[in-house]
Amino acid sequence: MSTVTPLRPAAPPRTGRVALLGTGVVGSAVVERYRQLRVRGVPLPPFAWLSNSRVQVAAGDCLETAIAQARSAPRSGGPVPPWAEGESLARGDIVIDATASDTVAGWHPEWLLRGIHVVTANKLGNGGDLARAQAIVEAQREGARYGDSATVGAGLPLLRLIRELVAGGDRIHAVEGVLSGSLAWLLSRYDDTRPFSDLVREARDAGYAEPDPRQDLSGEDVRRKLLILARASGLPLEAREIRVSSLVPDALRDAAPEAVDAQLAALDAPLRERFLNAYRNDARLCFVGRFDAERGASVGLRALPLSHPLASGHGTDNRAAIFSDRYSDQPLVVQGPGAGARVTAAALLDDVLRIWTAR
Ligand SMILES: NC(=O)C1=CN([C@@H]2O[C@H](COP(=O)(O)OP(=O)(O)OC[C@H]3O[C@@H](n4cnc5c(N)ncnc54)[C@H](OP(=O)(O)O)[C@@H]3O)[C@@H](O)[C@H]2O)C=CC1
Ligand SMILES: N[C@@H](CC=O)C(=O)O
Repeated sequence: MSTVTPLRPAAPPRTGRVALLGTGVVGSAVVERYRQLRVRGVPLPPFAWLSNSRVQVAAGDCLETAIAQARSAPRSGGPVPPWAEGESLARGDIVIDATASDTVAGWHPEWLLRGIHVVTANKLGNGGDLARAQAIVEAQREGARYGDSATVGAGLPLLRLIRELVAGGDRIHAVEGVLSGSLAWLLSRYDDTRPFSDLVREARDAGYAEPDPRQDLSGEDVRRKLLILARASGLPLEAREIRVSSLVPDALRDAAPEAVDAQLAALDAPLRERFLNAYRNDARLCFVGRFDAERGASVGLRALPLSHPLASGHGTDNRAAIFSDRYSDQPLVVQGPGAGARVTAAALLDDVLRIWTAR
């Protein structure tokens, strides 16, 4: 009997487990999508544990039980997050950051240096402090990978596209776009028949808004996304270099977290006035972020003519135009849903699979 020679050597068994930080809107959707993919037979790294700010729970045989246990854990208020004291991560593991925590983002470079891959929806890794963003780039030289698709456009192929253009030698001149899914949704819904603040509550309950909706309404969330895009384009912008026009009145800005809901009505009168002005001029309100290698960067509300390319999205649509050497007269435009737990969870697990199957 002749022996059969394999055309390719057998792939070494894949190693590495996945761990999840954050069991809120996005973290819960990650668990649900992981379950669906497993039912469909998609090969996935084993789940080690999940954690929120209160408790770390081993995934065990039933992920659904583990997340239910984590979500119902009492608040302890200890100074050290549970995952920092509990079962630790090993080289080759993949940690998913589905928090909005600056403390967790501060760990990104440290994990990468230890050979632990990081996949994140949290924009405070490469969309906050420039030194941290640069440390994340440096740390990847050790071999671990950073999956940040979910941080801009909830996984729309915008960030990836910019990196591919840059890798191909293109120079990015400017990016301009509607980069907030929640604000896109709010401004496409608002027609002065209901108070703007009611819609903000709806956007929060639908999972489009940040844990603190003031991050969206102040333009801070868009500033972070713009920093991520600019840095990926080779422009080492600092947060303070972006001019941001906030929609948040002082009373709401200064409210304690538990008083935010009661203060949302402070948004209503100024927004109504901006809306009516735009309406009278056949314009539509859009919250736009732009960076330009020559002319700087800004974030704020604009009244755009109805025919303007950025004024045509629906629902949570993000719409971004990239101007580069190659796309100088007509920009390259990317459009699609830019917020929501399901698309964000899909982007996170896409990154996990990209990293896990690349080995
Ligand atoms: N919603 C969307 O469309 C998108 C969201 N994102 C990003 O996803 C992230 C998560 O958002 P969302 O799910 O809405 O937020 P939630 O507030 O619903 O959940 C946040 C989770 O993070 C946990 N957490 C906070 N601090 C820590 C810590 N130190 N260690 C471990 N866990 C911690 C919280 O724990 P606890 O439950 O104990 O409070 C909570 O479980 C944000 O960074 C957001 O910007 C990105 C793209 C799109
Ligand atoms: N709050 C964000 C969610 C995605 O990043 C948004 O509104 O776009």
